[in-house]
Formats: sequence, structure tokens, C-alpha cells
Amino acid sequence: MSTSSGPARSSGPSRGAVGPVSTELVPRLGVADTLRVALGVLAPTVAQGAIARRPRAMALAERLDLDARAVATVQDLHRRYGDVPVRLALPGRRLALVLGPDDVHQVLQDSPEPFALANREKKGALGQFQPHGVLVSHGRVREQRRAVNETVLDTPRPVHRLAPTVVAAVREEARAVAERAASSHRLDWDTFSAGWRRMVRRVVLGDTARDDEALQRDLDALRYRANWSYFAPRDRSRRDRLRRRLAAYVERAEPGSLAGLLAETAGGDEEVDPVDQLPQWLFAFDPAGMATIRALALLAVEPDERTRVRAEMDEGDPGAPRELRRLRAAVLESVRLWPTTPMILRETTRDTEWAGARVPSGTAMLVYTPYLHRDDDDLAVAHRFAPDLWLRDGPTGPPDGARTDWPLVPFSEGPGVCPGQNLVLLTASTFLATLLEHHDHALTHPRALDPAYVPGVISPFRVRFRTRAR
Ligand code: HEM
Repeated sequence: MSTSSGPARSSGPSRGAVGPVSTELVPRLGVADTLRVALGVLAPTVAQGAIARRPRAMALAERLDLDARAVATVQDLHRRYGDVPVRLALPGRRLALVLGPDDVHQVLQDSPEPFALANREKKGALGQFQPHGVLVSHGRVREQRRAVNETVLDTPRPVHRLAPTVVAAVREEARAVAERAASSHRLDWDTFSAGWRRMVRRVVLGDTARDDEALQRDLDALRYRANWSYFAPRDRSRRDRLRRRLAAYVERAEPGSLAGLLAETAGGDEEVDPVDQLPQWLFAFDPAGMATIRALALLAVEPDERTRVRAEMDEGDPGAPRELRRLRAAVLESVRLWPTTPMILRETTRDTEWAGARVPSGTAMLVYTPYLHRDDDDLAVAHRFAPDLWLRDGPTGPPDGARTDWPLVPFSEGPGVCPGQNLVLLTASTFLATLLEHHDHALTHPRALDPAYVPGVISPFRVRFRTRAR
């Protein structure tokens, strides 16, 4: 344990209580530590693309294992400063890094007050194409939008009420991907994502959207712009065009699609702005595809788990919607090991107190999930593919040394938890099951993936398999 500088590590939670608050501020990092965080943690995260991933930056991050280095930097700060949040010494913006596991729970549970989801950077980014999306809303209108999202996405249910049409679309598109890959003996990101996106457009907008590449191009262009947050000028004409296209799908309200449910749930509600909720559903399915192809990579190098997964698949009718728990656990492991939302951002709406010190109002609170998920000081299985982590109540129980109170938050938690988590797990597990049903996929890149110690970054754009029929 390094104790080279900074205050001694405090024990226990620092608690972001609200009340009569201290005048003393939480520790501020020195210039050297601030630079380490800015260059080693924030810059690689931003460079890889917060809203749309950048293939070249991800390839570089994979080559240099940048996320593993970033995790080591934050671990070092945690050892030296303890659980209390630390402020960064950056001009122009108040930023604090949340280090303590209990503080992470607290920040996420106490959202959106006093920890607002709609912070400046997110508003700048998502304002490019969904200025009225729930994630950038606050107050009463946020509650209304959240309720509509939860109703349409069927948030609490592992198997969505539209599962019969969803599962049929997923299986058709996944089968086409497997067959294409088998005929070329190669499954790569281009083949995978073309089929994945066709599936997503059918599930979200309806079967008529299956080949609507023009809509996808507009959304992609706006997302790349959103990577620059408020530094990029708005492209209003493209945004208006995207909106018109999406509105047409809501008007068509195809039965069995999320757009159909949305029309039924909030069709004419101007305040909720149902059409503005759709881009998030479409674009958030992209990281879900990345998590799915990386889960396939993990299963490719772990034959025992593959056998268990196939045994679970054989227990029921492959075409019938159901909860494939082991495959869902593989996807959850994929987003634990390689989180697709690496930085969860909140903004304090008033002063908060932490172990007798203060974080001022208007501070962006940074929760860096790769550090939490890979902190081998506290999590024995940090770098191992350990699906049992997510099957605690299952026959095998939690793996040795797993802490049940540790924040594993790939989908966040609390009132701002991802309302699409169950739908993601349903679609991803069904897609994987269909790929595995009649085909074998041997991993050819990354060539030496070791499930006992996986690297900090795997670019989904570079994952490749040699596929053949079984
Ligand atoms: C691998 C796939 C996904 C992951 C890991 C994921 C993760 C997350 C996380 C961490 C948040 C919180 C963000 C924040 O607080 O700043 C979030 C929010 C959200 N997600 Fe997901 N998500 C995924 C896919 C999806 C999909 C496919 C949908 C919709 C179909 C969806 C809908 C939403 C919505 C609407 C919010 C905003 C919630 C709010 O503001 O209350 N997500 N997601």
C-alpha cells in the first residue's frame, strides 16, 4: 500500500449527508495528481467516445491497455486518500472523484436530489439529438419521462411483455448473422453489428424500420457530434430530420414494437415528448451489442461455462421467450469487465457533507466504474470472468472472496438505474443463444484472451471469430 503522500486513508463511508454543512472542503488533489487523473483517466475515456465509440481510439486503448492503467491510478488515490471524495484542481469546472464504495451507493441512491443526473456535460452532449430525453431532465418533468420509459421498457420484468415479437426478431437476425459468418468462416464486428442493428430497429421502431439505414446515418452523425458535448455546434437540420423520421414511426405505431407501446402510453403528451425518448433507446443498444460480442469472446475461451450455457439452452424450446440466466450472467460479466458507461456523472444541486468536509453545490461527481469493477484491492475476482458473481442465489453461489456490498454498477443503480437493463439482457442473451445454437465460434482476436486475467480494454471493433456449423 502506497502512503507516499496525501492524508492517511480514512476508514468507513464518508456519507454525502445534506444538512448543516462544514466550511472545510474535501481534499483537493495536487497538480501532479490532477494531471494523472486528467491525462490518465479522463482523457482516454473521452477519447474513446462517450456517446459513440471511436474505433481508432479504442484500438489504441486496447494496445496500451489504457483502462487498466487508469484503474491503477484511481486505486492509488483510494489507498492514499481513503473513502472521501477528492476534488480535482482543474480551472473552470468543479469536479470531484468518488472513491469510497459506500459513497458510490449514496450518490446513486440519492439521485436526482441532491445528485442530479442532468449535468452540464450530458446536457451538452445529448442536447445534440435528444434535448428532452429523461437522462437530461430534472424535477417533475423528469419523473414523468422516467415513468413513461419504465412503462414502455417494462423495467422490472426480466421477460418484456412484447417478448414474443422481440424474441422472434432477435432470433431471425441472429440466425442470419451466424449463417453469413459460417459461409465466410469469419464473424467480425461488421457482420455482427449489421445484424444487431437490424434487430434493434425492428424491436424499437417496428419491422418496417429494419433497413432504414438513412435514419441510422443521421443518428450516428449526431452521436459523433455529441462526443464533443457543448464544444460542437448543433446540427439543427439533421436533428429535425431525425425527429421527423422517428415521429413517423411513432405515428405508425407498429404492434409489437416499442414505438407502438410508446404511442399507446404517451402518444399526445407534449411535456413528456415521447419522440425524444426514442434516440436513447436506439443508441444505447449499440453498447449492448458491444457487450454481447465480448460476452461471446469470453464464452469462446471458457469451455466449461459454454457447456453450462448450452445445457441451460437445451432445457426449453429455443423459440420461446425465457430468462436464460447463465447467458445473462455472461453479458453482465462482459459489462462488468468492460463497462460501456465508464463514467457515471452526477452534479450536486446543493452543498453536501462528507465525513465532516464539504463538496460545494454545482460540482460534477465522477463515478469511474472500471475502477470499482476491477479494484483488486477489494474484489478477489476483479480480473476473472466470473459469471457466478451475478448468480448469487443460484446453485453455485457467489465466488470465493466476492463482497456482496461492493458496487458493481454497469447499469448504475438507484432512481437513475438503466430502465432498459432487463430488455438488454433479454435481447443479448437470446442473440447469443441463437448464435451458439447451431454454430461454434473460435476466438481469433484477441488471440490470447485468458479468462482468468482479462485485459482492461478489448475493442469490440477488432473482435473476430472463426465460425463453423456444429
Ligand atoms: C449494455 C447496454 C446498456 C448499459 C450498460 C446501460 C447502462 C446505463 C447506465 C449506466 C445508465 C445511467 C447513466 C447515468 O446515470 O448517467 C443508463 C441510463 C439509461 N438507459 Fe441504459 N444501458 C444500456 C442499454 C440501454 C438500452 C438498450 C436502453 C433502452 C432500450 C437504455 C435506456 C436507458 C435510459 C432511458 C436511461 C436514462 C435513465 C434515467 O435518466 O433515469 N439503456 N443506462
